[in-house]
Amino acid sequence: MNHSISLPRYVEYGKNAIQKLPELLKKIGISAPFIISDQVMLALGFVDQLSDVLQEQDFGIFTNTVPEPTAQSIVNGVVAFELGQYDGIVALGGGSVIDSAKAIAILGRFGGKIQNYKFPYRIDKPGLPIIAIPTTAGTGSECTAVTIITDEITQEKMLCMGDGLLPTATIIDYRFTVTVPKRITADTGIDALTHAIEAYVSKKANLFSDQQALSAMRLIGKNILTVYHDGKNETAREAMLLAAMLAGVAFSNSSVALVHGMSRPIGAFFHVPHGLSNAILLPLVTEYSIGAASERYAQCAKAIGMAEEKDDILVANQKLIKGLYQLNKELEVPKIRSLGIEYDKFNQVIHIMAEQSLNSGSPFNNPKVPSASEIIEIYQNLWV
Ligand SMILES: NC(=O)c1ccc[n+]([C@@H]2O[C@H](COP(=O)([O-])OP(=O)(O)OC[C@H]3O[C@@H](n4cnc5c(N)ncnc54)[C@H](O)[C@@H]3O)[C@@H](O)[C@H]2O)c1
Ligand SMILES: [Fe+2]
Repeated sequence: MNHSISLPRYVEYGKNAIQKLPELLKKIGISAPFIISDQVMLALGFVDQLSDVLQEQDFGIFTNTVPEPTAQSIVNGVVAFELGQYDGIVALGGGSVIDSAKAIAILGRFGGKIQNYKFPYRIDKPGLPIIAIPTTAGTGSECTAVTIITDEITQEKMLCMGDGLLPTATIIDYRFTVTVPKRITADTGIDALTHAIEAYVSKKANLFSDQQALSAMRLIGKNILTVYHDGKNETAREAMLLAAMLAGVAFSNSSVALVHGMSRPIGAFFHVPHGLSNAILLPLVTEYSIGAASERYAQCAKAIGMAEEKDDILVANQKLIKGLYQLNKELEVPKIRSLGIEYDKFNQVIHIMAEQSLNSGSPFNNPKVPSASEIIEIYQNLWV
């Protein structure tokens, strides 16, 4: 079977790789970049660092993106973009900033509303060229053909997909991730781990995506607790940023599955950050799915370091489930009831969440494809 592999054209990697930005702009042919970032990056002085690197270059700037971006925040970005004559985008921030940049790049070039582009529509034609500079080690959005935007009217996290969303270049400079607070370090780390596991057990997994997924799991298994307890550890930060990127490449060339399918509606209705809703779901969904791909899950357990090479499949599966619950404990992942979500409200929308989850397509890539009532049961088990 053939696979069309999609990757950014340029990857600049390493400490101070940001210095390569002017060269990248020249190579790609961007003469008037529009910088997209957020208020946190501005306050941390990262936006100033970027302008220092750009020196005399003229550029526009938009720092009003929001975490877990909404359709309205994208409209605001497009309005700012249209005030100038920009021919490319530099995105500096976490997954939310990079996803915002991808949506603005499409609407800035082709017009329309982001709602018109949601799955199953495929965005094949590239918008404006993007140089993505991630500052969290999580989404891998810098290397994925995906953007996720919330429609605040229908309360849906819309999944938009297609090679036209792939950034032209990315700069992987781990120095930007050293300031990520503890909670966000844990949540984004689990997001990357979930990408790697889901890419590996997905029905769309292939030899190419397997390599990225396994490498990502090895790096995350070795480093996630270190970055959580010692955020200043540069070696571990570097490893996690690389792992997040590899996991992004893995799932973008395979797919995510049930965890992501069920996670997005929790984010849309209850504003739980993406990595955190994944973390809450990962052990439960793995328990549900493991029997349908026990050998693959055993390999995951060994790559993460939760099982030993000599363990047989059954033992490795048991260790994976136990290990994922234990990881959540060590990373102090809160239970759903500590997130301020009301049980009654959750139950009121549980059917809509199950429907949104199935409509996103992600559960159909899961080794065990759930029915709507099974999804509802897993959602309910979050409260047990
Ligand atoms: N496109 C994809 O392939 C893909 C994949 C998974 C998730 N997502 C989406 O990405 C978004 C989540 O992105 P995220 O998990 O990276 O979080 P985020 O971008 O929402 O960032 C979380 C918070 O951390 C702050 N932050 C970012 N970098 C920082 C730094 N270096 N120091 C201090 N604070 C920093 C941000 O300003 C924000 O307040 C969600 O909307 C999710 O749905 C996209
Ligand atoms: Fe994710």
